[in-house]
Amino acid sequence: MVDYSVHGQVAVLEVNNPPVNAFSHNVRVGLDRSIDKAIKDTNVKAIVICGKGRTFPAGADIREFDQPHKEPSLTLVFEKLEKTTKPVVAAIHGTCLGGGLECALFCHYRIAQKTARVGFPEVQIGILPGAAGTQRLPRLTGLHVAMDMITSGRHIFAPEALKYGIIDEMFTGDVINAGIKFAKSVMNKPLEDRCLMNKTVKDADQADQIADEFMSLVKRKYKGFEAPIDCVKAVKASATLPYREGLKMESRLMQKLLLSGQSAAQRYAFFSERAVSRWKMPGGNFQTAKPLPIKSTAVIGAGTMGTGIAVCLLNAGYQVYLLEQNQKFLENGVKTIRGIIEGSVRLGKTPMAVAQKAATLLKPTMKYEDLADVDLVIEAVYENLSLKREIFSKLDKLCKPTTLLCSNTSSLDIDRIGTATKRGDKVAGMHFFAPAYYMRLLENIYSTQTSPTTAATIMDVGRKIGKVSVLVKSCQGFLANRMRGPFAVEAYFLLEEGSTPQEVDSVMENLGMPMGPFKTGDLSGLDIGYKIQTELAKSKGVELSVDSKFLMGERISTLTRTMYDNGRLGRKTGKGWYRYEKPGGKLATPDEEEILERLMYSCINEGFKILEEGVAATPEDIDISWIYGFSWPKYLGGPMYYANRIGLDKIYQRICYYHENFPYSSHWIPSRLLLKLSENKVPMSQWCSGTDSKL
Ligand SMILES: CC/C=C\C/C=C/C(=O)SCCNC(=O)CCNC(=O)[C@H](O)C(C)(C)COP(=O)(O)OP(=O)(O)OC[C@H]1O[C@@H](n2cnc3c(N)ncnc32)[C@H](O)[C@@H]1OP(=O)(O)O
Repeated sequence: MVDYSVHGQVAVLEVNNPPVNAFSHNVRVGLDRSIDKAIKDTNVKAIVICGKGRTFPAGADIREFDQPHKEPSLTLVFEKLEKTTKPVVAAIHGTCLGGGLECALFCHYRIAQKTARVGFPEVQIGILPGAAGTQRLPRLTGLHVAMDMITSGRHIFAPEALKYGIIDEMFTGDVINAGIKFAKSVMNKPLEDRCLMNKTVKDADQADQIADEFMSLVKRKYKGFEAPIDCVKAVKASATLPYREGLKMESRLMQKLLLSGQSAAQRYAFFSERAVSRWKMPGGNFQTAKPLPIKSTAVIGAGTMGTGIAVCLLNAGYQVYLLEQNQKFLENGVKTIRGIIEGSVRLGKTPMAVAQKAATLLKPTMKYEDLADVDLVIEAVYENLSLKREIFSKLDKLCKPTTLLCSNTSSLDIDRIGTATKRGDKVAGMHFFAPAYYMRLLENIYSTQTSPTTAATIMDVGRKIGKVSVLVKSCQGFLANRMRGPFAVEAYFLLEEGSTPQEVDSVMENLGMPMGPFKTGDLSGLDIGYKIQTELAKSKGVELSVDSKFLMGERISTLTRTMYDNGRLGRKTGKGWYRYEKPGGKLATPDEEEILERLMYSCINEGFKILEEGVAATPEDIDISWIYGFSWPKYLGGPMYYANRIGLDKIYQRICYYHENFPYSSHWIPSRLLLKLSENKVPMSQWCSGTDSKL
């Protein structure tokens, strides 16, 4: 578990526990013994610690967290390193993470290959760096950098680590040779100043301010997660408590987190994320099927999904032909792609070099012929089986025989798309989630004809574009949407039974979902649900009407159709279940304006009809009835007074708008009197029954 060798006066301790050299119990025992051996050996004047194979240790063994703890603990072993009078050098390559970085922080020196990464990802499995990481990193970097790294869990590359002082030097070439060379250069130097426990935190005087800043950041950014909050508390303790007291605080918080349900769930998610890559399907699996090489790709459709998919492919270095049917759509698509990539560069998420390369890889086109030689096509047009079949048939005739043809459909049967071609084995689904450049899931779908080689290839592409890919068999809604179906449908039924979108969303958001079903629907587009519903009905030979409440004996919501018919398609139209500041906007506010207008303007219209028909003689009659009959607030003066304040022009115009949109509600037929009063700018004092005939 730890290979021990002596090179002149330098002992090299090489952790050997593939695949990631995690500090399992056997490794801790082996390391403990090797350290003792090197300390005792009088010929040894310096010690190098490194990892065999692909990496420096990537942390504690997460699988052991579910088992009873076995001594020695990591901290116990690591403390020997700092105490020894022989200089200890951590020679880092690959990923030096969690307990691996803690080990390095107990060493007197740290050197790293330029491509190495260091970090404390513990927060992502619901814990904190519990082997003194929260106390030692701030002593090296200051609180700000330590808070950032520990609460985010982000890995940083060696050059950034060098800038923060986490490593002392970068090297190229062989790890052991570099370690030995460096160890020789520091063999006789004093070590007191190299022991982090002796150091103080440089920005300790700002501890309160920095901790408050990060506390509010993590509460906002990682709403509902416990670990980031405890990370802030533990890191702050490095500045406010003596080292040993800080360690005790870290240990208390660590024990609490380890026992929490959140950490167990996050660890489950960590292993599940890896387990899904071990896919299987009839006739093959991840071990037997080999992916085909993919270099050039095409995306058909430059809408929301198509552009998002193109961004993923471009960022991963694939050439992308973006195909649209007309110049305007194509130009808009290219603009969207550029906007997404530039935004990501501004946020520091995409390196400039990647963005520059992406720009050269994008090939906008309106000609299908340009797609003839690509290796992979992803079709992302709207959900319509006939249209997709038509496109696939065209592609089949035009593309080289090896091209894989995939659809980003979220629900349509891949078998029925595949049968439009003569290469069903090379047809599959690649279902991205909106926004495609951001959401990590990629649902890959095989039909009865899809070959394991095709599945292997799209799973491989998924990995290369940074997605977590799952492979599923084609069925109605596939996995994600099929399971989400009842969730979405029940949400609609709840509205029909009296709940509001805000109420439903907040229940789910309080549970921990970043967005409730209605905000999510607005984001994906409410036309999708409608189109899925109509396509499904069509496939069953059923014609749905506005008031259809059942489809094949199943309850369906009339709201799906209503929202579609009213153009409330979500963010893209600036209104859905919520209102947005502009079409494509992100700021969801309950549509208060429309609620108010629809409730008030409809009855104001009725008020003018009441005047028109002489049911009431004056607007005052109406207003007093409201004040005393319906407790209308006196400070608003009554609905007719309110109408006057808003202006009859605006009211009339909005009433016409709603009449157009809701032709089946007679209360929206505009009052003739209202029109005349507004056209003639008649003051309120002259509104009364009979005014109509005088105008
Ligand atoms: C009581 C505790 C005291 C002290 C506190 C210390 C805490 C810790 O150190 S917690 C662990 C911190 N480290 C991590 O969280 C790193 C997790 N691993 C990764 O991020 C990645 O695996 C990697 C970046 C190191 C490598 O990525 P990649 O090359 O893509 O490989 P895989 O992710 O597929 O991993 C390969 C294989 O290794 C398993 N594995 C990875 N890390 C660990 C680990 N720390 N413990 C146990 N097993 C680990 C991973 O699950 C894969 O195996 P399977 O495919 O069988 O699942």
